[in-house]
Amino acid sequence: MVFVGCPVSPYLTTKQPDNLSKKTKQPDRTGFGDGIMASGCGSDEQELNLRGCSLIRSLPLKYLCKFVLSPSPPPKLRAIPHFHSFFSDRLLPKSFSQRRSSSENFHYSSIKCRLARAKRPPSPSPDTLIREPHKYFDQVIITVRSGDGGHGAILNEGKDSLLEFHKKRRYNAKRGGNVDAMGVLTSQLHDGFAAPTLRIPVPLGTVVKHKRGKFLADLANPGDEILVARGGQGGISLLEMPEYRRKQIMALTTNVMRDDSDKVLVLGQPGEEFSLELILRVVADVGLVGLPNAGKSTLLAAITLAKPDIADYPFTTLMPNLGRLDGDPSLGAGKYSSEATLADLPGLIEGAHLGKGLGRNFLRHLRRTRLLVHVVDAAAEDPVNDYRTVKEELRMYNPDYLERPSIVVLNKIDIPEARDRLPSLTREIIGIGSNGVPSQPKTSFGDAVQSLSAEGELASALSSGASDKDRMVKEIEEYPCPLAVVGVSVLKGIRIKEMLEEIRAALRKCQDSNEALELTTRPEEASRVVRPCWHEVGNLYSTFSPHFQTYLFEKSAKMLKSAIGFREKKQEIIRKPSKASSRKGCMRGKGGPENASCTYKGVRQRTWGKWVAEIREPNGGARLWLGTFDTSREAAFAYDAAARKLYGLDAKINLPEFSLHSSTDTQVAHINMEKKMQIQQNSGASSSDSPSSGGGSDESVMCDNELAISLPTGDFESQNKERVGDDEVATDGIWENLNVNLPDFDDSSMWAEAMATVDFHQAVGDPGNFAGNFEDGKGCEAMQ
Ligand SMILES: Nc1nc2c(ncn2[C@@H]2O[C@H](COP(=O)(O)OP(=O)(O)OP(=O)(O)O)[C@@H](O)[C@H]2O)c(=O)[nH]1
Ligand SMILES: [Mg+2]
Repeated sequence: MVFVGCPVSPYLTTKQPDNLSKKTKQPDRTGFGDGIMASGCGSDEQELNLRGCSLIRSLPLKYLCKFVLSPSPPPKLRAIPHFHSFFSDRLLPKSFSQRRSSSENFHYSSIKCRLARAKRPPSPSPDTLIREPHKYFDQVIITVRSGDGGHGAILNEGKDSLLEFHKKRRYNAKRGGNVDAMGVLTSQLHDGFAAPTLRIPVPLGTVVKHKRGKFLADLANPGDEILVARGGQGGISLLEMPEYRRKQIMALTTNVMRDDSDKVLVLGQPGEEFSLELILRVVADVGLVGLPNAGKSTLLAAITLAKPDIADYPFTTLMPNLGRLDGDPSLGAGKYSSEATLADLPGLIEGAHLGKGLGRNFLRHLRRTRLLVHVVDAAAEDPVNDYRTVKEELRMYNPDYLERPSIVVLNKIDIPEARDRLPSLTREIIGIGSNGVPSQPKTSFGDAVQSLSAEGELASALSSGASDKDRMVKEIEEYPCPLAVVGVSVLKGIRIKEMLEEIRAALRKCQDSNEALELTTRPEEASRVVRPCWHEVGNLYSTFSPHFQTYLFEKSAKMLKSAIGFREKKQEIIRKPSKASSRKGCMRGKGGPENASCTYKGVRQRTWGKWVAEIREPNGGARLWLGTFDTSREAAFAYDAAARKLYGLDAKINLPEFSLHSSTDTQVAHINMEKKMQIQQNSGASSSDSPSSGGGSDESVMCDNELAISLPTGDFESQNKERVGDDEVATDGIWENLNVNLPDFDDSSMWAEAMATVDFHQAVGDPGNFAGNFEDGKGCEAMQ
């Protein structure tokens, strides 16, 4: 038997599938060339889709049996060269070939063999494709994927401690996005992406302060938040602009940089960084206080769902535990609920108010409570004394604590000794404290103040007039006695119900009394939203329409001005022409008393009398600070020396008689001489006797003089090639190269003076002023 097929596709012979397994019912077309169709005749006609030699070899035998052999192959097949050997040797399974060769009786019969419709040859694989960029610029296939949905979670209640902040102490918000110069052109193009706000969750009741400084907020209510660090002002995108406008912008901020193509970039401003002090004062209605081991945590666990650590040793509790007390079910729905939050505090010991046993840290948490529950170990050696100790510590820390309503829980009455002395203990404890009408506080001098009958009057007197000292002299007995004393065993569950009733009743009683509750403020800032806006500006190229460029420029300039605190001025004022005739520009009449009469270029007097010198680099470059001097002449010399270096022999200088042909050394010597003469004049005739001043040696002169200027001898400009438009950077470079021994640059004072003396509003609209507010109206470059 012979199966007939025709490998018409070149692909069929060159790319045979090698992974076709029995499991493959429908072979993947990939990798296969189109095959041929072979049909048997008559009723057994069967079409087989042959897809390659391997496929043929793997076909089951039953298909191959459906063809009737005939003595000779049909004419069509006969036309195929080596037909017989091809199909028998190459396509048929070996077993068939062998069988054929072993039998001479093979015939070809009624075989229709038609070539399948030859399909298009497959397109070349992507690997073989030589990409020509110009052919693909307008067509591409990309894959996009939307973000997965976030997982839900089982949420815990809010944080109740600041512990985690000890592990992680630094929190950095993300940086704003740069403006993408190649981004899609929109009106918001120059804004970049604002970084997401970093929100740091803290427990309710956290007080936020600057480290050793300003109080910021008391986050006492759910949802409170405070803006602690403002995001840096985003950079501003500037387009190509006229030279004079660029000067305006650059004069407004030193944070301007020029790139290679001379576009101007305004950088984003840095964000703020602060060290914050977070102090947690738990927000609780009821504070459980007592000596260590009294059973405070056991009580909390007994009446709430809290699970505090309980153990038979002191200081088991080191951090406050909070628990929620259910409302009173007997009151019914819709009525006043006595739900409350209970805070189980660490045990207090004698000296706690001084910090002993971290007592002050624990006492702090009572500030927001409105009811105190004293837990006393009734089985202890002297329970009454224990009670007094705790009260004393409260009084010493904050006497107001003793003014608050309180309940005494005599615990551990399951122990027989405790149970036996319960009545006497109750009597004694009730006796400690005034019953209803508080006694009058004594002054620090021991005098009794005017009698006050009502509790409210006393409280207001205390809060308004009486000092802490006055209140401190009150004895413990003079503070209100407890509202109730209850004997319980929280461990065994004895009289728990009675205790709860007393606590709820006390809560109701003090519900409206906010005297003991510290009122918390919610600053305006709390509602503010952090808007990080650090952008670094990309370069916007001039592919934009002129109209849009103008729009962007106007908007950018506006943003820039508002960012650095300039008020918009009326248009007519901004456009006020500069007075070119004014020698001092906008500095005229300002500065020190002799400033107006000083005619030296680049020299001005500060309000406090010192003289300063500055010079502008050629071609409207940065202004270089030359130092502070005692006299205008010294400043003029400094200016001349710098001018010589910057502008060469043609420089206009203040004192040509000294520096036209003289070297720098000559100038220095002259300054030294002048200074020396001044010292001599000041010190009078006696100075002539002084060996240091009278000797006249060069060495002594140099020692006296701190203003020696030594300018570099090399090419000044080439040494400052790295300047990128930032005045400060450029100035630093200059100073390194100048090797100048001058007084320290008083940055703050200079800016303070600048603020007081420079009319920026005028200068904003006046490029001339900016170019030369220190020089002639037309600036230094014009002068040269
Ligand atoms: N017999 C008896 N033991 C109690 C009772 N209440 C508490 N205790 C035990 O007293 C010990 C101290 O209990 P805590 O609840 O840890 O006491 P605490 O006041 O929280 O102690 P500190 O956290 O150290 O301040 C534990 O061994 C409790 O089992 C009680 O009603 N009866
Ligand atoms: Mg405890």
